[in-house]
Amino acid sequence: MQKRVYMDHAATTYTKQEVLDEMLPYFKEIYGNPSSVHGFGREARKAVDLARERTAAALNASPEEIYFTSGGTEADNWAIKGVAWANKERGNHIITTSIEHHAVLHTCQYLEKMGFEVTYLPVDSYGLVYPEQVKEAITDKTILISVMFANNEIGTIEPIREIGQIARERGIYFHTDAVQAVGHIPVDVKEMNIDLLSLSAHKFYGPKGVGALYIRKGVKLHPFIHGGAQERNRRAGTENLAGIVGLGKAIELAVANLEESSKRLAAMRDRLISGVLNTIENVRLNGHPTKRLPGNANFSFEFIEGESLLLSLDMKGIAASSGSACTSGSLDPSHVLLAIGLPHEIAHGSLRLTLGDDNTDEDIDYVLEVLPDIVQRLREMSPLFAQNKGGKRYV
Ligand SMILES: Cc1ncc(COP(=O)(O)O)c(C=O)c1O
Ligand code: FES
Repeated sequence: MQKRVYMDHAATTYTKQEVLDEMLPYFKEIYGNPSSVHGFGREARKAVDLARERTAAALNASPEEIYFTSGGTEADNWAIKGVAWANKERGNHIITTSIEHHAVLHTCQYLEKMGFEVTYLPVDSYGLVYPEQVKEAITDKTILISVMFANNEIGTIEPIREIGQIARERGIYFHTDAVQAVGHIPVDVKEMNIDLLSLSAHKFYGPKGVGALYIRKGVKLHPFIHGGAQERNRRAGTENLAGIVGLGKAIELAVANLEESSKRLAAMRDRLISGVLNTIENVRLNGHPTKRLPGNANFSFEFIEGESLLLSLDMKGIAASSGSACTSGSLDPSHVLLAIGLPHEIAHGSLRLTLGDDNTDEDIDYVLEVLPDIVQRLREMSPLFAQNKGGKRYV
């Protein structure tokens, strides 16, 4: 049988058995509406309350500061639009970065059309945002700073505490998209001066379609979904009961295992990175060498097209992703790879391998065994490679 290796955990993870086991009764047995006053409803409410406590504990927040959403995208939209609309009288300026997820970038672009002004901070060649630059971008109209905790493509971890401190000192709200960070690296909303934080369950072995927004007590923001009185009048709609239960269990497990699991992943990641850099020519590692997510490896291979690399890996049973045009369904190469300064043609030859707790050392061996041959074969088919052999190197 064909070996199958899943190395696309930044896209999504499987749902852990313990998580699924906790969720299942909430479809058929404990199915009450958490807003109902009867026993069925009260049981459901209890489960939502427990999930809220578990989520709060994982972030060092209070349960009243956790609001469940349909995922990371909704949490990002709510944080940014909610703060923008509620603080218009204070100002119309938002600071973010050029490497955010589209859930943040497209929300900011929408707000620009509505009359807000947005500064998109550049990053260095590792994808790092500089707190000094954040400080310089602040004007007396700035109402919100939104900087992602860790980048989903290249894995770079941003100086969140420092940026949060700058925002706090100036009385500006600070939001962080922590979708790739929560459950993988330590996150503490108090210690890191965070006012709003987005998370998503399917990135840490929970179910898809459920997430949360942490809103620090006292933060002024408008509701995003209007309707009933759920989530203390701030997020309408009957709760995704089983999903919320799953999120609560998944975040508790992820944080309890964080140290051990991140150590294990980082060791596998480092072996993968050095293996690739040592056996393949004209390749570079994207993202920061040390300030990076434990499971993330991202490479650019010169003279190769990301799409064909993915297809060849898929034929060998390896699931990966790239920042290339074809996979994202748009015509532009990844905005993140362009922002770190990669030329267009190099950005096209990128490959993201993201590890998770179902990966083993044998999986790493397998990738290191098949990848060099695939790269070699694709390069032999590339006219660019033939022309440039021994010539100028970009990477
Ligand atoms: C950094 C980041 N933000 C936001 C999202 C969106 O989260 P969701 O898939 O839960 O809507 C993702 C997931 O791809 C992400 O990686
Ligand atoms: S990677 Fe397919 S068009 Fe660039």
